Amino acid sequence: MPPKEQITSSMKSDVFGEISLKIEDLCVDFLLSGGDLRAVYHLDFELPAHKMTGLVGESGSGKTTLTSAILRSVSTPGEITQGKIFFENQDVLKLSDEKLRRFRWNEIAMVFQAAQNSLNPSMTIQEQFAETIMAHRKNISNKEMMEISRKLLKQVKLEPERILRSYPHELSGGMKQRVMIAFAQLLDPPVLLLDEPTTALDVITQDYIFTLIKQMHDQTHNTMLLSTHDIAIVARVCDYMAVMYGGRIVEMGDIFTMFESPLHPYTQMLIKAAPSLVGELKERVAIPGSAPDLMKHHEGCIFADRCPYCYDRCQSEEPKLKVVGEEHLAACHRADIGKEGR
Ligand SMILES: Nc1ncnc2c1ncn2[C@@H]1O[C@H](COP(=O)(O)OP(=O)(O)OP(=O)(O)O)[C@@H](O)[C@H]1O
Ligand code: NI
Repeated sequence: MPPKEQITSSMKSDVFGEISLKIEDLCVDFLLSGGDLRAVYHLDFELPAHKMTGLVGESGSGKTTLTSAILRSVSTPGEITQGKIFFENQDVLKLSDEKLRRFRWNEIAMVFQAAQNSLNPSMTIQEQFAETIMAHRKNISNKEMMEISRKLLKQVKLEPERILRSYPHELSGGMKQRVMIAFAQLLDPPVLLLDEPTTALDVITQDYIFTLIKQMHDQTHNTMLLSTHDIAIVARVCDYMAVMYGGRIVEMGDIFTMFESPLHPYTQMLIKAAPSLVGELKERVAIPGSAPDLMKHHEGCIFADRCPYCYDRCQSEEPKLKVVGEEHLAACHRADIGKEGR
């Protein structure tokens, strides 16, 4: 088999340059007894290669559904009902089961919310590492396998000898989550999806883990998609930020632009509401209103009923995600204000 560099053919985007994933018109529906809930709505998205992209949005905005759709592992009763997901110019949604199995872990790995609970309680960490590596790389020697495991555990600042001998119950929550982050990189995948990798951990441990993830990225330069509620973390560690609302990406751009001149009112509100970005507690502004009902059909802009700038066009016409500046996309009719003479 040729080395990975030779078989990797990256894709190009007009907006973000080299990209690792390109998603077109993706819909994910949960088929529920009361009707269909569209958790991801005709979504277009490009993931910049070799960069860290933060995916933010309120609870229920669709971060987990989007992330798991990339690996075709949406939880039941969810279904990908429309769209394309390109990785190296191949549509992931068309891969055979055999190719899909190789694609997961080898090409794209995921660390999900509370991933630590997926460790097998009756096996040592070493046995679990070995099982996963050997399932994908038949000819690997024991020595090579141990070297990889040690290196990855060191990267997440865990003491390899002790950890490899341990059973999951002998480790703290933060340690287990770091083991999972090391685990995801066992097969050296070029893309890593991290869905709220620190939920359920205390704030100091969360902060420490994000620092480790950032250090890891600085060494490997792999592509990362990091979904989190914590916009301040994104400001600190990411190169790009994408904002989700009601199953849509409503704004995306490089981190500097997103925080200096966010265009979408929802992004502006998220930044104002962030506890650690706004110094004074009294300056924090909670976002009024509640998340949209995804079972309902929305005429116009999905954010219209919470938007302080809503005007007639927003009620009738859905804004499309479009280029509003260099490496900057937004789905808001305000982008046209000025051009229209308003
Ligand atoms: N298994 C499921 N069954 C029914 N509805 C679901 C299921 N999983 C997700 N949903 C719905 O899909 C929408 C998106 O949920 P999702 O978990 O992707 O959001 P999220 O942004 O990851 O939220 P959080 O920040 O709370 O993790 C929500 O309306 C949610 O209720
Ligand atoms: Ni989630």
